[in-house]
Parts: sequence; structure tokens; C-alpha cells
Amino acid sequence: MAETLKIALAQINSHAGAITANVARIRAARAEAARLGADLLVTPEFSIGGYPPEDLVKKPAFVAACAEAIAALAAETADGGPGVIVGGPWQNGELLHNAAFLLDGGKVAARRAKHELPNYGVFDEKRVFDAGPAPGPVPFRGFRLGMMVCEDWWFPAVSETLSESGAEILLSINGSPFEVDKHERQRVPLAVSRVVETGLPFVFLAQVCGQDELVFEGASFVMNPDRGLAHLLPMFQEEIRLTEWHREGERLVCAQGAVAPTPEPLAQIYGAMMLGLRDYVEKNRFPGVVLGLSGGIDSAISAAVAADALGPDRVHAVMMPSPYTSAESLEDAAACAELLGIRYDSINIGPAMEAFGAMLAPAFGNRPPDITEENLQSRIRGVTLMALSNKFGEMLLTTGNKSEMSTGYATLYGDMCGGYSVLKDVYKTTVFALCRWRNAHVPAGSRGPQGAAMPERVITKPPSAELKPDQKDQDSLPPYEELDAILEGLIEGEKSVDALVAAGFDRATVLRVWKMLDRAEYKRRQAPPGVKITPRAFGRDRRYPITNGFTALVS
Ligand SMILES: Nc1ncnc2c1ncn2[C@@H]1O[C@H](COP(=O)(O)OP(=O)(O)OC[C@H]2O[C@@H]([n+]3cccc(C(=O)O)c3)[C@H](O)[C@@H]2O)[C@@H](O)[C@H]1O
Ligand SMILES: Nc1ncnc2c1ncn2[C@@H]1O[C@H](COP(=O)(O)OP(=O)(O)OP(=O)(O)O)[C@@H](O)[C@H]1O
Ligand SMILES: NC(=O)CC[C@H](N)C(=O)O
Repeated sequence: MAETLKIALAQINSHAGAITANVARIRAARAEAARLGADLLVTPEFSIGGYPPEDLVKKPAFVAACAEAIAALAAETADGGPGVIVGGPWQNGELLHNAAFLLDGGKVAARRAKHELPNYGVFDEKRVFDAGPAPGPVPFRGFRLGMMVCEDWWFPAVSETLSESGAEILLSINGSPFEVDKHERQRVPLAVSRVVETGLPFVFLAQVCGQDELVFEGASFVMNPDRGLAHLLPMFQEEIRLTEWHREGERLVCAQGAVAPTPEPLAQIYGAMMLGLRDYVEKNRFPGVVLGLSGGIDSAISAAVAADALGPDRVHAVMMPSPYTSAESLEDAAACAELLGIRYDSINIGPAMEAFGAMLAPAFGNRPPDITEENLQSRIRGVTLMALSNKFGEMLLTTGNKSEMSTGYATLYGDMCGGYSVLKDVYKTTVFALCRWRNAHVPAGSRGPQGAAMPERVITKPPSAELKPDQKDQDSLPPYEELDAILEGLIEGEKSVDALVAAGFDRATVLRVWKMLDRAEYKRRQAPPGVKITPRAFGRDRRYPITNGFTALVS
């Protein structure tokens, strides 16, 4: 009976649809695993096709290309080097599974289909995959491996079946999207449950990448049968980690390895925004990003994330003053660009405002100026930024935060123009905290400035859209502390008006916020994608009808 086993954990970046690049990454990881003396390399869920593949798996050509890639990698294991666990589609007659494949000795030695298909929140796996039976263990070089695919370990059934049928280790390959504190809040307590229920050690192997709205932060770990954490890999970084296992009596135990520190919540959010933006820009082959830099806090932190994620030379900031732009805003935008070391241009929108005024005057007749003229300024900026994006190929980074996306406090086809957002799931109160955090810390993996990112005044002055004289956000919205707490209750908590009033909020304010939230659904459907940070992001995580008769008054 074999006594020791070396398993290399490949916490790697995958790219949905890019099978050739994914296979190359797995091949390089296997070479590294061989160098480390590993018997087995484990790669994340759907590592061949990139997770989540969504409707790509409805394309027979994609499924066939994944199968070919798996067969080619399997053939390479004839070299006697490490076996490999990969994830990909398994066309099993009429059924299509999301599966784990063990490749060893030149062939596919075993396959196990995902049993629990997640179909809530951002997941729609029942739409594209068929569930497999609860799996039994897989023999590998004298050991019995309990291969599981992500959701399989979120419920007791699969690990119970595996332990009852003789598995010695629960080996889970994952595509588990980031939410703040998910590691501490959800994954560790769940792992403790599985380990206590089965008495088996547990391996959580995660991918680390951005894929459209989702970020996968890594933080792979190994938990021993005594519930001790033997390994914890860092967040937001690729790593190939060797884990060394030996038998202690009947049990397999992992030797103690490195446990990476868990970043504080603000550092996690910032890291997720960086990884989400970097992978979106790079995998979609943009040379960089362009954004409007107003001297305000949202565009300042968006520019900082972009400079940290991409490097300052790939970020282009444009100040677009109007007659309402204050001297403070001009100074703050310039100072911000200077601190970040990014390209900074100024384009005056005054002439376009005059031209639109003159063009529309005959149609508008004697109607007094109102929000129409305010929105025109925002739209002129949007058109200007899109022109720069078209001319130079830079993607427009849009800057709206979750408080604005919730209340519709943004102009459609104006400041909502853009390809991607880093603040879409970040409430304004968190934006303030992130700015203070960024000015005091340099994020891990930053390609940006090694000091502060914005002048202090950007954080301390009252937010204003500067679309008319002396305008302040708080003239039209409740104070952000109150607004965000109500929004969190309505969105993340799905609370009723009565529950929020019982929690101490003013009824009229709650009703007003509910109304704004409902009314802005049409805007959110047209908004660019952005990084998921909270347990309930806008987009597929929260699907409300636009035409919706369930109003605050009938709650
Ligand atoms: N259900 C629905 N389905 C489809 N379309 C719908 C609709 N309801 C209204 N609409 C249309 O939407 C239009 C109104 O939307 P829109 O044109 O965007 O304009 P609107 O929402 O009326 O105004 C923009 C708001 O954003 C604020 N803002 C603007 C710019 C920057 C900032 C900031 O500081 O971040 C804030 C501004 O102060 C104002 O409160 C209407 O013309 C209407 O036709
Ligand atoms: N004068 C300006 N120059 C350049 N861009 C601008 C200007 N005003 C607004 N924008 C762009 O439009 C976005 C929305 O801006 P606005 O100032 O209206 O509200 P905001 O949500 O408080 O944003 P910020 O805090 O960045 O000012 C800004 O983040 C910025 O990208
Ligand atoms: N890919 C999956 O099966 C992920 C589902 C799981 N509950 C998670 O969020 O981590």
C-alpha cells in the first residue's frame, strides 16, 4: 500500500472559450508539478473550457474541441509524470455533464460528473448541464480519491457517498465566484461540516481570474481531518502549490504548509476590482481604458483601480469642463492624474452645449431649462468619450456606483456610456472607505503608484454632479449612510417596508427609495457589466421585471 502522495494544486487563471490557451496553462502547470516531484496535478472546475462556459456548451463544436483537448492532455500523461485532474464537458450519450477527468498513464483513467448543479444567484447550470449520479471514489496510484465538482461539496450527500464508498480524501475542483469575505463566511464553515461529517481531509482548489461580471479570487485551501488548515493559497494570484500527504493509521493527513494571510474586506474588494478589470481588458484585447475624470470621488477611485490593474500608461483620463465646473474640480482632477501618473487631457464641452442649445431652441420653444439640459451635458461627455474610444481603441470605463445604479441617479446614454464598471456593485459609502484605504495602502500586485492615489479633498468634499450651479447629490438623494442602509435592506435583504421601518428608518424615505429602485430597473438593464462584490449584484443575481406592478405601496 502506497504511504505518501504529493498533490500539486494549480490555482490558475482560465479563460472561457480559449481552449488552446487553457491547455497551454495546464501543460505549463504540469511541467512545474513534475519539477516539484508531484504525483498528481489538480486544476480547477472546467479548466479546459474556462468557467463559467454558459451557452458555449450548447455548441457541439465547443464540446468536441474540449474533448479533443482532454484526449491530447491524457495522451501526454503516458510520459510517467504526474497524473492530472482537469474539468470540462462530458458528452455522455444524450447527457451533457460538467465533469472532472482524471488523466493518467496516457489515458482518461476516470470521469466523474457533477451531481449538484447550482441554479440560483448567478448560476444557471441546470439550463446547460445534466446532473450525474452521486460519484464513487477513483483509484489513483494506491489511493482512493473522492473527486467532486464545486457545488457537490456545498451539500452533504456527495461527500457522504464518497466516504461510505471508501474515499480517503475529498478533492474538490471549483469555480466559486468572489463575494466579500466568502472564504471566512461560507467556505471555511462548510468545509468544517464536510470534514466533521466524513472524517476525511478536504481540498478546495479554486481558479483565479476575472470572467465578465465574476471574479474568482483563488484562496484554495487544504483542511485536515482534525479541521486544521494545512494550506491556504493567496487571493488574486496564480500559484502552483505542492501538498504532501502521508497515512496516519487509516487516515490521509496533509503536512503543514503555508497559510496566506486573508486580506481585510476593503483590500479584498479592491483586489477583486483590479482582477476583474485587468482580465476583462486583457482578454478582450483592449490596449487600455479611457474615462472621464471629474475631480469627484467615483472617477478618482475608478482611475486608481485602472492604474493599479493595468499600469498608468494604459489609462487615459479626460477632464471635460463646462461653465458649471468649479476650480476645485479642475485642480482635483489634475492632481489625481498626476498622483496616478496617467495621461490627462482636457476637452471643453462648452461649445457642444451651445450648439445643442441652438439646435434644440426652435423645438423647445419657450420651455424653461430643466433636467433635459443637465442630461445633455452628461450625454455630450458620453459622446466625447466614445469618440476617443473609437479613435484610439481604448475601452470606456464607466464610473457609476451601486447607490446610483439602484436609484437611477445617472444619465442613460450619458455617464452610463461605457464597456465595463468597477463600482457597479459598490455602494457610495464603501466608495468613500475604499478611497481612504487606497490612499493609505498599496494593493498587492499593483502596477500603479506606490503612494496615495488622490488628493484628500476628493474624499472630503460633498459629492456633486456639477450639472447646474451649486448642485449637490444630497439635494436629490437621502444622505448616503441612510440611503445605502435602506438599499442594502431592500436589495441584499429583500426586506419589506414595515421591516425597515421597524429597524428605525423613516417610512417616507423607505417608500421613496423603494420607488427609485423599482423605477430604475430599465436603466440597469441597459447598464454595462461590472464586478460582482456583494451577495446580490445587479444583473443575473437579481432579476426583477422592468414592467412591475408590485410597488412599495403593496408591500
Ligand atoms: N420604464 C422605462 N423604460 C424605458 N425608458 C424609460 C422608462 N422610464 C423612463 N424611461 C425613459 O428614460 C428617460 C429618463 O432617463 P434619463 O434620460 O437618464 O434621465 P433622468 O433619469 O430623468 O435623469 C438623470 C438623473 O441622473 C442624475 N445624474 C445625472 C448625471 C450624473 C449624475 C451623477 O452625479 O452621477 C447624476 C440626474 O441628476 C438625474 O436625477 C426618459 O426620457 C424616459 O423616456
Ligand atoms: N467635468 C467632467 N469631466 C470629466 N468627466 C466628467 C465630468 N463630469 C462628469 N464626468 C464623468 O461622468 C461621471 C458622473 O459624474 P458626476 O460628476 O456627474 O457624478 P459622480 O457620480 O459623483 O462622479 P464623480 O464622483 O466621479 O464626480 C464621472 O464619474 C465622470 O466619469
Ligand atoms: N461552480 C459552482 O458550482 C459554484 C457554486 C457554489 N455554491 C459557489 O458559489 O461557490
